[in-house]
Amino acid sequence: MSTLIPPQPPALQDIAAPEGICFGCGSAHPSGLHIKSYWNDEHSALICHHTPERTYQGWPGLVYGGLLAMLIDCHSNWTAMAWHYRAEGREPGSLPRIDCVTGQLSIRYIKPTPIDCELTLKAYVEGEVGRKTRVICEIWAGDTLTASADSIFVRVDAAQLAARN
Ligand SMILES: CCCCCCCCCCCC(=O)SCCNC(=O)CCNC(=O)[C@H](O)C(C)(C)COP(=O)(O)OP(=O)(O)OC[C@H]1O[C@@H](n2cnc3c(N)ncnc32)[C@H](O)[C@@H]1OP(=O)(O)O
Repeated sequence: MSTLIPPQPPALQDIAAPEGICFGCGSAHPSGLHIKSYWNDEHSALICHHTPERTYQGWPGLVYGGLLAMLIDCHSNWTAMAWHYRAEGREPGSLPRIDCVTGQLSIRYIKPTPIDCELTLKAYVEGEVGRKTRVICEIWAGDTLTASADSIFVRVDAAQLAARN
């Protein structure tokens, strides 16, 4: 029987780095958060939906701010990398892979974020894509903006990444 719901496209993480073992976004991490980031042309942004498990509570009923930082960190980094691919006219998944690391994470916790609620992260690049790229990322709980981040991601090459091991 056919379905009226269109299939979800593969997430950027599964296209560009299916071997990734990052705790937040690695598709191959055995017990990580497995966040998934998708292009959304309507919003000119990358979108991620995530419902935190109850173990990530801080104050009772509220999401621990550290988890929100993790979500922002990974989703913003994928936003920077996606913008780099687009700036080069390349598809994510093409080689060589584009890698960025977090240089600076700056988060405003605007309102308490309720647990047991699907969160929507919306992120986009502000300004030029370059060695250093600025990403804005918002977290929405329903219609409420609960956090907003203004962060810097620095592009690194394969040799730099290898030197870290
Ligand atoms: C396997 C599948 C994987 C799949 C992919 C997995 C995704 C995992 C996502 C996880 C994301 C993370 O948590 S990453 C982990 C957390 N982050 C890190 O560990 C990064 C640690 N820091 C560093 O390694 C370094 O400081 C770098 C690479 C960020 C920068 O060092 P560098 O290489 O010497 O760069 P440098 O030339 O000095 O700087 C380049 C430009 O960036 C600016 N810049 C440098 N650092 C910063 C900074 N912290 N904040 C702001 N701006 C900065 C400089 O002013 C300069 O701007 P201008 O003068 O040109 O204007």
